Amino acid sequence: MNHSFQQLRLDAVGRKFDTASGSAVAALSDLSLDIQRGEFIALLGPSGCGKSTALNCLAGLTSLTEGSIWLDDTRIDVLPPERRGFGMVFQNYALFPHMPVRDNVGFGLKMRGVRKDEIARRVQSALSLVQLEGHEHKLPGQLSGGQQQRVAIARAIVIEPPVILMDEPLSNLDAKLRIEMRAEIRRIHRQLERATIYVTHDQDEALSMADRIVVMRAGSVQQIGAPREVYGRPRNLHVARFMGYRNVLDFRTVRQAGDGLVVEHNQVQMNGTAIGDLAGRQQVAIAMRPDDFQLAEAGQANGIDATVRSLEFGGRDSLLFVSTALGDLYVRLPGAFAPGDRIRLHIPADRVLAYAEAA
Ligand SMILES: Nc1ncnc2c1ncn2[C@@H]1O[C@H](COP(=O)(O)OP(=O)(O)OP(=O)(O)O)[C@@H](O)[C@H]1O
Repeated sequence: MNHSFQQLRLDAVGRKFDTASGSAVAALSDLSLDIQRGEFIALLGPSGCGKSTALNCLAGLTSLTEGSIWLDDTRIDVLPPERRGFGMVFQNYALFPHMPVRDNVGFGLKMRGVRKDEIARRVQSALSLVQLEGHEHKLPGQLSGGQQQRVAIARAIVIEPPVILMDEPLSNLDAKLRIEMRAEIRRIHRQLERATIYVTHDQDEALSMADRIVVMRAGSVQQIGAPREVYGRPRNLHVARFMGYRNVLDFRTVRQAGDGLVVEHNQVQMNGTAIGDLAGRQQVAIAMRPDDFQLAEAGQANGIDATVRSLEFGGRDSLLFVSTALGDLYVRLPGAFAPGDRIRLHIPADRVLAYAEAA
């Protein structure tokens, strides 16, 4: 395939599956996305939201039932997987256990009939890119999980694919290694200057790795945006909850001017920020992240009296479960607290997000 492509385009891509009862279920609906060369895209969502289906449609492992996929001006959804030549990295590495690293990495080239000396050269350069030189003769079983995943990445990139597809590649690694490998995969992506599409259910992974995140739910796209945008301004309550806005409460609107609004519940008034058009709405749902609270200074606006009911010690800070006139809230604060403590909380108005939906 064309290595020097500029854009991979998904145009209203959908995939339905027939069920045993005879009705069709949409695993993926109406996914439209332009991916530029050099971009790192994360498909993010809970289990069953259609992430793997989207990836399989791109790879050619699943056919589309709607829409089309284009690499510049070439329609590729009609091509078999080997003609697309996308690199794939899976959660379980999918290495051949009886083959040394060198042969695992060179396998795709051998299948394509590439000359032996050329295979040796390209395998060496892929292993150097994933920093596994010196491990060529080892079997996968003699490597750590992280090293095995590097072999899988080397195998995907050795064919010089225009696009690299990764399906939860870090899920089988321990927490520390997972964080190290995030940076590694970013580095490899930058050096290759191709497009990477990375499936994950882990928000932190998507936020720390991607240029843009596609948040999915039940087969449909909820939001597409840069990490900062998806994190700071989730488009709807589903995305907000998924991005860690654990406190979602119904409020009455007192007044609104532009994006700013004043809301009230149980005689507590708060200043918030409208997400989308809330003009004329009497009722809104407010979403707040535990991390956006702090202890209030005297006389500070957006203050709420709270009583600590229980807490989870987290080292640098603690997750407190508190009761307030607004209802129960989760808040994360540094410092020492005990159940029964009475505190006053503050949250900035731009961290109090108001939605048209009901909580
Ligand atoms: N071959 C198939 N036949 C029928 N239904 C399928 C098939 N493949 C996927 N589905 C359904 O489509 C939906 C999306 O599945 P998909 O595997 O894409 O989700 P996912 O977000 O990748 O989930 P996970 O993270 O658990 O892999 C699910 O409801 C699944 O049951």
